[in-house]
Amino acid sequence: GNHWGYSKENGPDVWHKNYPVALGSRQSPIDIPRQVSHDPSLGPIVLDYDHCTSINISNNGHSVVVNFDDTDDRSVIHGGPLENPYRLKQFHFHWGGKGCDGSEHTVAGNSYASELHLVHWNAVKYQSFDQAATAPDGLAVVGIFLETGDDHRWLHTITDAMYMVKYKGSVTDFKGFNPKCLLPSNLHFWTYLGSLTTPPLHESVTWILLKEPIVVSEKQLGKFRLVLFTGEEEDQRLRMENNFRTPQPLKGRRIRSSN
Ligand SMILES: NS(=O)(=O)c1ccc(C(=O)NCc2ccccc2F)cc1
Ligand SMILES: [Zn+2]
Repeated sequence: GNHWGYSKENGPDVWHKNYPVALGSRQSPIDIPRQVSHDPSLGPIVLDYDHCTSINISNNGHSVVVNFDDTDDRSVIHGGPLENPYRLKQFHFHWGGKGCDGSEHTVAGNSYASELHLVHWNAVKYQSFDQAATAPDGLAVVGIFLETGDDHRWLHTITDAMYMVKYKGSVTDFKGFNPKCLLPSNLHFWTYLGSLTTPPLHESVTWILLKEPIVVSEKQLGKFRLVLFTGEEEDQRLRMENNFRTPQPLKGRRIRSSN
């Protein structure tokens, strides 16, 4: 069937046909304006990933995803705007084409080359990710901007593994990776209530966007683009790039700044 994607005929502009919440009141991503209200009551965000357990890396036809064992609380985030700890389930990226930006959120109208999403769910209040994914306080996604410059010391472990998941539906072992190595030096953030940025676009995400980007090289980003949207058996070979949704209407939402 007409599965959703990022091309003209199945991309963000027509998602509302199958997912009417696309026109909802708390959709993501958004543009972060220059002036955001500073909320001194916002404590620091804490990422407790010390015993985190990556399982595999996969190509789901929309992005490259590193999946984690989320059967207990060994990798959680807490603090910031969160009232509970949220358990790490997966992380993935969104990126552009050669020489083009591909972040989802923008800052004062400016895009970054790519955006990393660390996806967590509220295992205190909900029994599963699927159940949490439909609850207004079910998910917390940490967004990290990627800008181009020098090589990132640890990103090569991910880009090397991307060779193994070139085709949609492929998955390969990816154990012992701790995403703490992908964090910028400081965890100052913006936070607002939003949604998944891909269908089903559930309005269940507390977004926590780190202000400081990490730096990766154009060469490393180029390896993202060797991945395909299409499966090995398909005659079409579509390069995976520009897998981002553009900013959505703020609709009166408040964005808070940590510091
Ligand atoms: N780009 S993002 O906003 O960070 C984002 C994060 C997770 C998903 C997801 O899990 N989708 C599948 C899914 C959705 C709902 C219930 C179960 C699922 F597996 C989609 C988008
Ligand atoms: Zn994402």
